[in-house]
Amino acid sequence: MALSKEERILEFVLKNAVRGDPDSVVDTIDRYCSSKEWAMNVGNEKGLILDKIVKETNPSVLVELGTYCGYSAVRIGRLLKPDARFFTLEVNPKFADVARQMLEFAGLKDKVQILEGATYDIIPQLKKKYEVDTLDFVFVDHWKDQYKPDTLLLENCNLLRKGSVILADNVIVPGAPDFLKYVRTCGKYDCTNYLSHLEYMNEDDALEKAVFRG
Ligand SMILES: Cc1cc(-c2n[nH]c(CCNC(=O)c3cc(-c4ccc(F)cc4)cc(O)c3O)n2)ccn1
Ligand SMILES: [Mg+2]
Repeated sequence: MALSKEERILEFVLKNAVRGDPDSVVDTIDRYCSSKEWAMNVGNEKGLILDKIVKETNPSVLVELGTYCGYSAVRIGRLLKPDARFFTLEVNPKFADVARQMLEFAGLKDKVQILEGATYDIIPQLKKKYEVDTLDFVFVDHWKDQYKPDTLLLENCNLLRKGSVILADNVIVPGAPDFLKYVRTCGKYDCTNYLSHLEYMNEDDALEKAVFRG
């Protein structure tokens, strides 16, 4: 059976990156996806904005919605303090398998927990099953029509507290208009837009930061 694009990315990393070096894994994925095959990683331009916001937040408990190949899980995981708890949610078993190997190669296996399943099934389990109280940081990068319902679910599961940071990718392309309208007009968030470009392309895209007012 031929390799999937995600498996080709992983193979390129296993061959060309340095085991245990998250920065080399990130750079190697970016090199592959900018020169050989486009893929929906957050990429380096938006990735540098993500890095800055993660460093400013210095989160202890965080969740990522949409793991894909694990690019942003490696990017975020490499910045976390030793006792941080980081869950990344992935519904596609093939993506989860590639991401598991990517994180292991990067040396972040014990820092990042991949939870397989749909966000709407897992988010309600975070408190009891995964012993989460509230979340310091949420990176939203999954199905764009799920951004708003899952934000509401995070609120209703009491997983957000005053100052919880939600950072959403792709609010221009592919876009998440209902999410953007909600966080900007519901009165519960302080929002900031970070204009950038779609990964590996010249097309405009942006990240939206929404800080929960509590
Ligand atoms: C737990 C759970 C997890 C998921 C889940 N896991 N992984 C994903 C991937 C989602 N990401 C995207 O679709 C996406 C698309 C584009 C894009 C595509 C084509 C274009 F032409 C232009 C831009 C760019 C991006 O940056 C994206 O992130 N969803 C889904 C549900 N539940
Ligand atoms: Mg994205």
